[in-house]
Amino acid sequence: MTTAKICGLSTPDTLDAAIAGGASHVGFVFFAPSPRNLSFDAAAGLAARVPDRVARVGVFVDPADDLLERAIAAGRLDVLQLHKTAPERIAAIRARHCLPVWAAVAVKARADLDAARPLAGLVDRILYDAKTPEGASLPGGMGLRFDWGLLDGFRHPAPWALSGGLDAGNVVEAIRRTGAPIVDVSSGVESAPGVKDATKIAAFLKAVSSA
Ligand SMILES: O=C(O)c1ccccc1NCC(=O)[C@H](O)[C@H](O)COP(=O)(O)O
Repeated sequence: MTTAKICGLSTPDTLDAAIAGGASHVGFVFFAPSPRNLSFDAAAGLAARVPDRVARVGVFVDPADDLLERAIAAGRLDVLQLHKTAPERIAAIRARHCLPVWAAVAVKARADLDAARPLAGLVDRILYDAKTPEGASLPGGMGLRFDWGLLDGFRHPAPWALSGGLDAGNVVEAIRRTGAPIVDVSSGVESAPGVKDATKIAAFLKAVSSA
């Protein structure tokens, strides 16, 4: 059965919609340029609403240890999701903070999957996400999709999840096409960048559970 991570949550009502709809993971973004960026206080308030059966994932871009420490404490994080972070740094973060680590691999072409290979044994999960354009302010969360066929026949070096441009209308096909064990969404359950929509969250999770 495929489960779902709803990423970039920032309000109690939309967090509650993700939990009520059966999300396995909820994502809290700690990256100042993002419209989904959370203060530590906001993260603490949201984290307190999350039951034990749902994992709290902190989303970071090549973070420093002090940011990680404060976010882990405030957001009661269960998982660290790292974007644009070198393998050596991923290993150091995993060793220092003693939490499961997901590493994003940005995909546009088949050769981009080469970045997944050195992650074997270093990460707990690889998140295949769409590569955002050169110079974009965000490495994720832009509603972009990559060609799922690029994953055909690829020997995944670690457990994995599928992300990038998913929504209630395409997620069933994405799961059917790739066999993804976890799907991750942000823009596809928003009414505007950074504004989550409880109705869209419910529709997405219903689609995932029907797949
Ligand atoms: O969502 C953000 O603002 C963000 C900022 C910095 C690093 C990563 C970010 N998002 C990562 C995610 O896990 C998103 O859910 C993933 O990229 C998919 O986003 P979307 O294509 O918008 O569904």
